[in-house]
Amino acid sequence: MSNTYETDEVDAFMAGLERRNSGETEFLQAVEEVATTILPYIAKNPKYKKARILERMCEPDRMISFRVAWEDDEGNVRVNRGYRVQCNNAIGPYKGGLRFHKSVTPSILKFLAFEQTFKNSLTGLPMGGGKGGADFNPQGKSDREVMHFCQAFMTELFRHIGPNTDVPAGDIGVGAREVSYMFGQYKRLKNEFVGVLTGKGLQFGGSEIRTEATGYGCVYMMQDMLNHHDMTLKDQIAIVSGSGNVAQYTCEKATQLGAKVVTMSDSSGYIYDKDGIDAEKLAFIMELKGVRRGRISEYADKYGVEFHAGKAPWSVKGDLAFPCATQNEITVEDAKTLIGNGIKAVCEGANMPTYKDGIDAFQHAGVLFAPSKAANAGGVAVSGLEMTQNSMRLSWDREELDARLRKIMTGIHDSCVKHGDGHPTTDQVDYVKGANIAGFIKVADAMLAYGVM
Ligand SMILES: NC(=O)C1=CN([C@@H]2O[C@H](COP(=O)(O)OP(=O)(O)OC[C@H]3O[C@@H](n4cnc5c(N)ncnc54)[C@H](OP(=O)(O)O)[C@@H]3O)[C@@H](O)[C@H]2O)C=CC1
Ligand SMILES: O=C(O)CCC(=O)C(=O)O
Repeated sequence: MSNTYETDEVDAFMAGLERRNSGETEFLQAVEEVATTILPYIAKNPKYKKARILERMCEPDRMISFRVAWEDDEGNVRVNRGYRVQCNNAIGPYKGGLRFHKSVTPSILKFLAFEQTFKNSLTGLPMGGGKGGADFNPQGKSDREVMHFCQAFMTELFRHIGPNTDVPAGDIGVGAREVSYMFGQYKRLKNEFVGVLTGKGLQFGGSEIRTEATGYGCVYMMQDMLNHHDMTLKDQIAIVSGSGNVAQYTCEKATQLGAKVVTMSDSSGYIYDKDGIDAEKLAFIMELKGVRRGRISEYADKYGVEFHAGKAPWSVKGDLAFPCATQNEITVEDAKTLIGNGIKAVCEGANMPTYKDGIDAFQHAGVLFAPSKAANAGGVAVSGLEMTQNSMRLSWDREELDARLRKIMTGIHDSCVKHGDGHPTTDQVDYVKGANIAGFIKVADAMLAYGVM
């Protein structure tokens, strides 16, 4: 399917980028999605073109790569590779999560850091974009092994970060346990108690609502998008992928607001529960994934529902889709299946879960589509609020933080509407274009103000 925005200029821009980033497919994919909508905007605003702002945004400020050597429970020495991509700090300290997963590569972290720069700008808070992680696989590791790895990882990373420099947080494979081990090691190495990581425990500088924020924010975005088009969440059937942090709190909030979530998944397959995953069943999943670190198929055994091994849930019929597992989990074929089954709206909880031709298919079919940099910005927004609370040395309560998160998500929705009016084929709000332009302007204007650097 051809993309209506595509121009020779996008092709020329991407050809240059491919020469410099050969084989980095995820990074190239993320940039292409942005370039397709930003280059026409830049053409109308030549100050950005002359200063080569987009070209500069596509080149990270720096990338750090380092050895992480640690000992497993049998006394074997293990070696992994750690990274931090500091993409852009035009509007604030680098900010973004750490991913521990066997699939981690420079391309994946560069795409995530690039996206993060736009996302953080969209929140309205003063945060630049960064991302990091390691090709460490936490699955099957003991607590002690995870602690040894996290301490070894921070023993190098600590010299590159700081509360006014770069503030990491969690992502896939990095939750409260890992953030705690890394914060403890930073504190030990620097002899400083500062807000250098977010997603910390509530006892040591963490923020209420941070754990829930990405999932809750994603549902708030869906709610705003539906309301803007005269629909609500009530009685809608929701298909959720993943069963980690983002998926769990997407399921919780969607259910609280009247939708029925019928699927969740992990890398081994998906469960389909036609009666819906209610609060009690979700509590089982939270314990299964967060404490016992088991497989989603145990849900099917316990509640007597279907488990589809090795498959994603996109063939299930539903009204709303929330991809919340990982990048590139919705292909164009999946998108067509969802469209054929009458899907009304897609809100991306994961980062870049939909291939570009899948996005095009949704938009051409008139399916409301909120891209990840807008839809999952609630997590980093509350991380930004955690930084604020740390700086002020106080803690806001849950109600205050949820209200602030709610307002930030509406602000993001409205920015998308403001800059995303009129998709060329359907004339409906183009949330992809809106998020890209709104996220771009603030960073680009700051870069212009600094001159060439
Ligand atoms: N945590 C946060 O605050 C934020 C997270 N995100 C994004 O949300 C997504 C999920 O993150 P989060 O919930 O924190 O991570 P978790 O580690 O808590 O959960 C990840 C989930 O995705 C599944 N998964 C991971 N890789 C694959 C794969 N290759 N195929 C199928 N399933 C997979 C995991 O299954 P299994 O258990 O089998 O590994 C697990 O269910 C990521 O894209 C992340 O970048 C975005 C914004 C903020
Ligand atoms: O809270 C943060 O800083 C990180 C969130 C994140 O990694 C993301 O938005 O993808």
